[in-house]
Amino acid sequence: MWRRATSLSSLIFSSSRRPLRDQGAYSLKAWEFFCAEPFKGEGCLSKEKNLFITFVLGGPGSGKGTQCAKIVENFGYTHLSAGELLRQEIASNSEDGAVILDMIKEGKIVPSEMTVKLLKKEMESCDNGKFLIDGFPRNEENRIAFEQIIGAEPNSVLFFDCPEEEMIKRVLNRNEGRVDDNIDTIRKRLKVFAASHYPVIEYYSKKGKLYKIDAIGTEDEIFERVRPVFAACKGAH
Ligand SMILES: Nc1ncnc2c1ncn2[C@@H]1O[C@H](COP(=O)(O)OP(=O)(O)OP(=O)(O)O)[C@@H](O)[C@H]1O
Ligand SMILES: Nc1ccn([C@@H]2O[C@H](COP(=O)(O)O)[C@@H](O)[C@H]2O)c(=O)n1
Ligand SMILES: [Mg+2]
Repeated sequence: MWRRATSLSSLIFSSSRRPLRDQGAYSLKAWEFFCAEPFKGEGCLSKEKNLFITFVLGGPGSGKGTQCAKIVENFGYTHLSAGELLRQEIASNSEDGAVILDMIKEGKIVPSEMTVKLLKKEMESCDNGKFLIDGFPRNEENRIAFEQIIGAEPNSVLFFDCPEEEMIKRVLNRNEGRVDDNIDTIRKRLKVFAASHYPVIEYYSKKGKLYKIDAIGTEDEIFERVRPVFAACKGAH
């Protein structure tokens, strides 16, 4: 159903096993998004610096963090993982941290003001204006809060499309000691993801900003599907 609603760009890009020479129309579209003038609102972050923002979406274990590390290495973006910022807030023993821990254990989405506040702080303190925002927005509330508080929209949105069984396998093998990497919480996270991500994907698809990436394959194979999105505009900003 939702495949029919995806943008032309995501349809082109979702056929990621196609040779790159067939992706000319896609590359042109990527150029347009990345080179577009960033949104400028009154009194907001985007007023102070040129922002080039990519949201990186996908279910738990779909490989967002892994691919973000490769994008940073190759294209000089600053990686902000919403989940990681929330975990740092827990580690700081703040009042918010206690609330956040309870929600993460249950696989719930933390109130948007808390998450956007953390993202804003990082964005303000960073000289680089090129941001990969990983695991955000998780739902429409996140999306709208970002627009209102940061005063900017993403230039593009990557969506890592991965089957549930593969996501479960990857998360259970991750071994990073996360409180939410256990089968009960993973099932809750998958339910929340299934219930809340679609409107966000649909929103950016309609705006022609969505790039759907097939997340099955080796890490390097997947990065070769991601690379052209960023390569199209390398050096332009
Ligand atoms: N293409 C891949 N094939 C197999 N394993 C992978 C692949 N990509 C990432 N992994 C592994 O799967 C696990 C989950 O990957 P990663 O942490 O990047 O996912 P994520 O989307 O950021 O998940 P989360 O939303 O839970 O933070 C990691 O252990 C990672 O090393
Ligand atoms: N926008 C977000 C992002 C994350 N969370 C919470 O953190 C958990 C872990 O996130 P990862 O991206 O690292 O998987 C997630 O399950 C949520 O509980 C959030 O609330 N809002
Ligand atoms: Mg991650």
